Amino acid sequence: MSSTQQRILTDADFPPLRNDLLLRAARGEPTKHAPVWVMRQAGRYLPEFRAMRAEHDFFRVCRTPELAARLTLQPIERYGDLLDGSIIFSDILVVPQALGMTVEMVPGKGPHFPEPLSVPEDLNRLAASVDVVAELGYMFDAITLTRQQLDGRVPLFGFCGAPWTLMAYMVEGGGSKTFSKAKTWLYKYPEASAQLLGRLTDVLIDFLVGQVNAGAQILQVFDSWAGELSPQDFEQFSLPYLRRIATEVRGRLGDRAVPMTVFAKGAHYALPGLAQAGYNGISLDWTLSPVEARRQVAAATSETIALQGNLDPCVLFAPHDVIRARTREMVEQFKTAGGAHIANLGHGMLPDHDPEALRVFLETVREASSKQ
Ligand SMILES: Cc1c2[nH]c(c1CCC(=O)O)Cc1[nH]c(c(CCC(=O)O)c1C)Cc1[nH]c(c(CCC(=O)O)c1C)Cc1[nH]c(c(CCC(=O)O)c1C)C2
Repeated sequence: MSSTQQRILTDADFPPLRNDLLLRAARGEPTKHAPVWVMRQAGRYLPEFRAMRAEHDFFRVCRTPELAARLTLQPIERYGDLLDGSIIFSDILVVPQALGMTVEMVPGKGPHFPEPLSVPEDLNRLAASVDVVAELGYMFDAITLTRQQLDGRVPLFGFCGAPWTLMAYMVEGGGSKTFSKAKTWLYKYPEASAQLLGRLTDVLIDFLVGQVNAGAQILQVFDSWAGELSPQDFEQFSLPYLRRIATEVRGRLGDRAVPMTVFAKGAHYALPGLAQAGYNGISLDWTLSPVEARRQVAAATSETIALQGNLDPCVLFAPHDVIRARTREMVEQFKTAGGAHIANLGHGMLPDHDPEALRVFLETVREASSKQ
């Protein structure tokens, strides 16, 4: 497979990191307070984000490193040192695009694939191999530029969607309430499904390695639709691919490997398997108790695993005193659970959140997790 060469950047190519709490917690080391970032922290709840999006198409922003960097930095600028991490502005659906599929972002509706995969023969429409530098180099450039502009304030996450979640979009043609088309594939075409999942995995491994080569300091794999699968189907159609991603990305990077976290939303049954899948951190949604999660993870592996999460994003719609109380409780639960904690919501910010509610969450995490 021929691929365009990518320059490999190392820490020496960037300003020194001044806040490494996130990286330390992800490696399971103790930190003076729980580092905090939130999924979708660069998003529509921010007026400065909406102003920018009003002028530019979603995927145009993803493909323009200067614009992606500007959006990534918006929450860092607004909340200052209350945030301990940033995540590159992009989307998980850039990978189906790199495989040759058309994806549009329909305002107010979300992603739309005009020609989804409907039968196994449609796999022939996908590129036989993907040169990630040629197809997704714009994201690598966005990462490099953003890390320069972050100027060492906080580490930068790279990310990708998990194979099952990407397959779900590629077959459904967008979001779905039941995922019946994607699940029908699993049951009706298990071999074609395995082929698709395997091909996605190959591309995702190259993609994540490329993101680290470009300057990403930590990686997260989003399996947003894991909770749609039964434990048995997760075991067959998601976990093996998640495991391959962690193992091969780490293997390919060698001594340049970075911490990796995984978010399998809704898949509470999957914790023991995820704990053995090779990730440094596991992100929890709000349906899981931190204490029970830690117990299951500790029973499944002797590896050090950070837990991330997990306040219900809807708590941010509550009065500020309720946000404070619920956030304190969350922090206390993770303290009781023991081990490293990266504070976060249990899923992303919602478009109608008030940015001040997020500030209350961030301030409370800092205050509650600093207390000994
Ligand atoms: C990590 C990330 C994602 N999207 C965006 C980011 C970067 C910004 C950040 O997190 O701060 C920008 C990102 N991506 C999108 C938006 C909003 C759209 C806009 O501005 O028009 C933003 C800020 C568009 C998008 N993209 C997607 C949806 C969901 C649709 C559905 O319900 O099926 C939507 C609405 C797919 C998507 N995209 C992503 C996921 C995994 C995380 C999750 O579960 O939330 C998923 C499932 C990941």
